[in-house]
Amino acid sequence: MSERGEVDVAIIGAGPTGLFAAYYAGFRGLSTLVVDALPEAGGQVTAMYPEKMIFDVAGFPAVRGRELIANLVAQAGAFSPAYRLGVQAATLTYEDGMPILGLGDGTEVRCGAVLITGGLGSFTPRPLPAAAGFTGDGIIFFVPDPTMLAGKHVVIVGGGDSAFDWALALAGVAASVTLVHRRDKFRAHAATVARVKALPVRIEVNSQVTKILGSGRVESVELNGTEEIPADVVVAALGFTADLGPLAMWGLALDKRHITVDSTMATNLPRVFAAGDIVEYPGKVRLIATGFGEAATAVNNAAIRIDPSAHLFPGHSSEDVV
Ligand SMILES: Cc1cc2nc3c(=O)[nH]c(=O)nc-3n(C[C@H](O)[C@H](O)[C@H](O)COP(=O)(O)OP(=O)(O)OC[C@H]3O[C@@H](n4cnc5c(N)ncnc54)[C@H](O)[C@@H]3O)c2cc1C
Repeated sequence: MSERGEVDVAIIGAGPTGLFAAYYAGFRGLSTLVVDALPEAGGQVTAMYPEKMIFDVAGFPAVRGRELIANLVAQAGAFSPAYRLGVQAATLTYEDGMPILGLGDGTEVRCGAVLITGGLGSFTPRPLPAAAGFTGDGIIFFVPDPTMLAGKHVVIVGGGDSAFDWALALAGVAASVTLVHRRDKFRAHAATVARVKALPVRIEVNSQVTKILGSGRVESVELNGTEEIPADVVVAALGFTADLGPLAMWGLALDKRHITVDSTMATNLPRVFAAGDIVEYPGKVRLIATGFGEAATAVNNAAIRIDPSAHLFPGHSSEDVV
């Protein structure tokens, strides 16, 4: 007998694995809710390398990180998954054998199955110290779409790949781009640094943003306690910290910071599956490609757990297409 919840499959994590799982569950006729603690879909790709080209995703000789994510969102969109972005999956309890997922905003969802595609765990952007007392708008940690900053004065803080990738993407789009780094050496790839240096981007080394100025929203920033430069948006590209967060408290069998799964992608908890970077099993390789395969395996096995009369093999997606 089929035992369905308010949602068939709650997917924790909107990285590449979770997004593909949302497509796959939809293809199997299952309703999905995709939860991510970050405000944007895309997991590590969006947070750390949206502008980088990726060369080892099957079927794409080369694809930019942000384009891969946009395609995954579009592919899943065929089945209208519900999204709760910017909300952490906080608790897991059971009621009559069914998982109840508690979200950080206090809401609860009764699920047919839970699929954890939490990658490295919950990301927390490293805060910009100068922004500590600033409550207005205009401080961001991601640049989901560079065209949204067209005509704006942008100050990017950081010296890593994200900072330089965003400088590259925004030069020529924004009214001005200033990159501020507290050292004179960069962690970003030398080739990217060289490309940015050839663009109209002001690079301030051995410098710090010491104050954010503006009422209600960013209007300018103070550099090194002296100079004030115009700014509409400050991109704090100082990196992220990640840990399992609340997932570590759910009673999941763990191997260091990863969730142990069997060959069906089942965890030790009833109706809870996991896939992607967050899982561990002998021979596990952490790649987008392997996450995609694991997502399909997890969803197909969740489908027969939700409805034991269903087939494990879903049929081919090409079969309905003439
Ligand atoms: C710089 C860099 C370059 C890379 N290049 C490549 C490459 O060329 N090719 C390749 O195959 N791989 C590459 N990778 C690795 C690849 O990005 C990962 O394998 C992939 O992102 C894993 O996807 P995922 O969906 O499993 O996890 P993630 O992308 O980590 O996504 C997990 C999501 O889960 C969310 N989450 C976690 N816990 C919770 C919670 N409790 N509640 C709500 N949300 C939660 C997180 O916020 C995150 O958004 C690269 C990684 C990095 C850092």
